[in-house]
Amino acid sequence: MKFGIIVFPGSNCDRDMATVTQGILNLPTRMVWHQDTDINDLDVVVIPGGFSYGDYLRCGAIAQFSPVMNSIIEHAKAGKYVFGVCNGFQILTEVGLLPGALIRNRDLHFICDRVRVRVERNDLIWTRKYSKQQVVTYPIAHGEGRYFADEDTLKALEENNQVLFRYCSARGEINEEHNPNGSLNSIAGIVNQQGNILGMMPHPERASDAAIGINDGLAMFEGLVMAIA
Ligand SMILES: NC(=O)CC[C@H](N)C(=O)O
Repeated sequence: MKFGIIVFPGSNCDRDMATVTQGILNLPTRMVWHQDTDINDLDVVVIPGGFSYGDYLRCGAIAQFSPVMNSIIEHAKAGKYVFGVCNGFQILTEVGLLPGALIRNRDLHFICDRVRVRVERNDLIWTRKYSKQQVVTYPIAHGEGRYFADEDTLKALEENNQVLFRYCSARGEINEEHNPNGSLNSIAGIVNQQGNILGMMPHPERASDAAIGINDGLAMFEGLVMAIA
């Protein structure tokens, strides 16, 4: 079982991700430069957070045209796993692998904080080690993290249970007070209909080591490994 972490000019969470997959979980992990196109050896493609191409135009707008993206689309269409975090989520929506868009935060500020999110389902490999409706704490660090989609897309997402994480209070309540960036329906992470592609704004890879005081994210990686080991 092998992880591949895509590196764009401007990525900055790629090493954090490798620290978890390789450093903590001891799993084969390869850094993949965005111009490489041969990713056949990979089981899980990770598109990490960062500022690909300096966020010019809008976050993820240029990275979607990198040569590796066609290979990632093929990998995803073959039913293999694709995991986009933060800038990775933005790139996945730009390239059309996930619906909707991430737009400027409600207050137009970059937010760097720890937030609570509620796990909406645990029947997918990503969240199998959590309980349903479990409240976990993850860091966020983004300027364009406000999930937006047109009415029909939002309705379809909800009907198909594609929302995997929502921002919430410590008790799991969903309301605008605990919605840091103004995302529609407090959406923090979604999957495609088949469930093999996940995009999320919070950073579980920065919450996976008790030594830094927060490790709610590790269960995500452990669940993934259990499923495909
Ligand atoms: N941590 C990140 O991936 C940040 C994503 C993007 N650069 C933003 O500010 O929204």
